[in-house]
Amino acid sequence: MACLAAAAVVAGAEAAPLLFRRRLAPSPVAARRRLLVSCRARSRSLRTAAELPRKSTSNAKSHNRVNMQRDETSVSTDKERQEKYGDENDISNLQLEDLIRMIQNTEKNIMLLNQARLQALEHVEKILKEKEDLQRKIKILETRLSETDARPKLSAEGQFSTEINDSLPVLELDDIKEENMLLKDDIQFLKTMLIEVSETENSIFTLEKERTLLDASLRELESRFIDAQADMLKPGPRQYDAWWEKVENLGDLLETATNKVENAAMVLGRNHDLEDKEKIESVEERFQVCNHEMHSQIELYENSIAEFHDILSKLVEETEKRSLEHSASSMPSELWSRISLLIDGWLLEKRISYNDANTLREMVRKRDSCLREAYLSCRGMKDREIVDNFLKITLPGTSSGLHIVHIAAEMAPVAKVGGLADVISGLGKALQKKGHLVEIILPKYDCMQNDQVSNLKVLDVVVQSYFEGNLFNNKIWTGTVEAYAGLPVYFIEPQHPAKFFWRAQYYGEHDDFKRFAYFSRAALELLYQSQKKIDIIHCHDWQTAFVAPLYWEAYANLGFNSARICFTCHNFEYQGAAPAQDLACCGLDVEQLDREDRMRDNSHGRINVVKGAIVYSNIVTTVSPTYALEVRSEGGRGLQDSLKLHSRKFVGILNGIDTDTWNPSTDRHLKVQYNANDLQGKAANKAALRKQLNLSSTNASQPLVGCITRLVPQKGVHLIRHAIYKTAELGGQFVLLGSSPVPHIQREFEGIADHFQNNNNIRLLLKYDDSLSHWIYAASDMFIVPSMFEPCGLTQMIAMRYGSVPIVRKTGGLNDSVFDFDDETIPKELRNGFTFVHPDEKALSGAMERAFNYYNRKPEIWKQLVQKDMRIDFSWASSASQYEDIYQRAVARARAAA
Ligand SMILES: Nc1ncnc2c1ncn2[C@@H]1O[C@H](COP(=O)(O)OP(=O)(O)O)[C@@H](O)[C@H]1O
Repeated sequence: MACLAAAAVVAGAEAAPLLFRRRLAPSPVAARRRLLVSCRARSRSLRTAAELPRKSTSNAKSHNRVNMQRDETSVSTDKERQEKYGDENDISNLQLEDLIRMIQNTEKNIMLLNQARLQALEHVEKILKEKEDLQRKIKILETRLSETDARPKLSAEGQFSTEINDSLPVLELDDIKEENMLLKDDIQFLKTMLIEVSETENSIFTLEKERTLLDASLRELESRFIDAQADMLKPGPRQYDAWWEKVENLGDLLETATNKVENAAMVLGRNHDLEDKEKIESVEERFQVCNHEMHSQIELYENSIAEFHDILSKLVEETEKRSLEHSASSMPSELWSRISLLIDGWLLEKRISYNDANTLREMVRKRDSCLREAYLSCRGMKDREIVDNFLKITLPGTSSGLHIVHIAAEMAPVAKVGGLADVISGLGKALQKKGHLVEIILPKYDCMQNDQVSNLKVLDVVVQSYFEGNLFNNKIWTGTVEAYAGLPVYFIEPQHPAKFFWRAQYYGEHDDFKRFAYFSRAALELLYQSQKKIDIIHCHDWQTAFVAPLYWEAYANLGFNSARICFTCHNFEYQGAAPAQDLACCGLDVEQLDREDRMRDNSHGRINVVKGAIVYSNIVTTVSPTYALEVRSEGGRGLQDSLKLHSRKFVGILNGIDTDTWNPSTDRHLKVQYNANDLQGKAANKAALRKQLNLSSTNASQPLVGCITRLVPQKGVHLIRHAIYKTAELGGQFVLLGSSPVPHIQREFEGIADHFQNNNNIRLLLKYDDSLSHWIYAASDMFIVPSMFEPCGLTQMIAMRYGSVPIVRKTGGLNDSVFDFDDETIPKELRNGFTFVHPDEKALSGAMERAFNYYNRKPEIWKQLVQKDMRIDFSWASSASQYEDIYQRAVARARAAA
């Protein structure tokens, strides 16, 4: 029996290596490569699953349990994403949830692995014991077999027969047969044992498979983390470092564990070759050591996973918190504007109460994330449902942001005549960016650029306003101006027979006084009826100066008095003077107001609306500090005494420019975009403009002088004319873009344009063309602003942003923004252009000659000047802060008084 058992073990030893050769990796490197490949494949399949949920579900069926769990997670994540967020920006949240689920799955898998490993160990122990027994039996059997073999041989030779007969018990044939039967049984038994051995091998194989999957899970986690890292809201770099360190540790640990398992399996395989007990014992010992090591590695792995889990939870918490903040604040401002307009519309249409409207407005101001969610979830809902949805989330709250309403006659790019339009949009956008709720009210001009307004729609409401003893209906339109971060705008369309804003032009009508008196009244009526709790009503120039006296004389008494009035005069040349009785048209009490200390003009005995605004406003501003000084004397055009009297509330704040609209590196109007570091594009724009305007291109470095302006006396038209001739004399090229509301000036310039029609160095374009203006700023080397007076002036700032060096007269805002390159009394870093003081041709010529000189003779210095100019910060940031400051002080004073 022992001999047969031994033979069976030998047979098993031959079969076993084949089995192991098939499943064991030939080397750790190859094994690692195989793992990586399978890992990548799985990662790819998972990603595909997230994108194609159906496909992944069907694929998942053919995979094992771990696979299934992960694929289901992907599918549900995808669904959740669509349901909860509808927005790819929030994917990071879902990936983290995903990761947590995967960690949990991985932990389950580790438990399974442990169980399988324990089972395998039990099997191995059992097998080893049985092996020992078997070996013992084999030895006995071998001895007996050799004895059995020896006996017939001896009998056949006739030798020792007596000896055998005498010394050994005589074995009958039947006994041998019986012995053989027993041996057969033993062989059968050994075969069963061998089957068990092979089953053990299989279970180790399964174990290894589980481990491979575990490894793949970890790789998957790593790849998910890489994705998550890209999408998540940038938690602190230190957090990520710690996190990655953990992942790397886990990877290493798993790799070590993998090697141990492989070694153990290999050793187990080899033991089939071992015949003596010593070897088996040493194998067993090594197996125990490996097993122990593997156990401790798995423990470490589990601890690391737990730690990793903790870090993840914290990360998730923080990310959720940040994601809420971020997602609310990151919603484009045009969407907030739309919400704001919705609320106002509902209130005017009496679909929500005043209190609810105010609460919602407060939430808009605070960029409340609940409101954002409510708005985003409204897609496809009916109006009533949307209102309900919004009302559900009304919560009490406070905000430090202000509700600011600008009432103006212009706004870029919808209704632009000059700088006023740029200021309304630029300042509005900057204030909105600072967290204030900003709205604009404009007349609905027939000639305005409707295509610049998004979602332009008429509200289902009619606002009535007073005019000349009657009430007139007004249609109220709403829309947002995307070019300026979605500023919300109201457009008032009077239903008045005089068709005030259906004149195919903005200004210049015989009844301008009445047109804008009507508009100012209707704008206040709109605010009053929408029951807004406004902090600041900001009116601009004489066209909306009526608002100040109207507010305090007519509306404050009605309880509409929460706001403080800010009036900005962009140009004291235009004051809205008229016969006193004209003031009555908008409901103002002429008797009350036609007084020296109120609205009577200081010199002509007429009524003066700018003076009224100075008297009645809480804050009065103008558009540069130098101009604020100038208007306190001659520049005030008769209002200097009023300004002096009200000097405590009067301040000059330099305008900014909208640096998104005026940005050579992104400007869509340019042929080639460029920046201060790369001026090639500027040269390309110059070449293209020359070609377009049929100007000479023979000398690429021939300087090009630009001028973009309203052609009015204020702008120094005689000096502009002189600059044209002077440029020709200096060997440069000149491009003028401008038009004039003054007929004789327009005619004069038409004559000059004709004169130079065939000249290949001078071109006059007598029109308004916004797109062309961008191109000229970019193409020109120098820019002329020879104004007689200039409240602020934007063109010199825009020119510098586009690398065109300004040549300006030292007045008003030009004096606050351009500093002479040769003036040694000015710090060098501030010197950015060429200035002249006297408003005459000689002074202008001097400044031009100096500029040409630098350009022609010192190209390196010129280039540095161009680059310096392009880098100056003319954004609204600082000016808007100054406005914010004076608004807040006025509001604080009002609250204190209340
Ligand atoms: N003919 C024109 N075509 C296009 N834009 C013009 C034209 N004339 C003036 N502008 C633009 O109008 C604005 C002028 O602002 P500013 O310098 O403050 O002068 P003002 O407001 O006195 O007209 C600038 O944005 C300038 O580019």
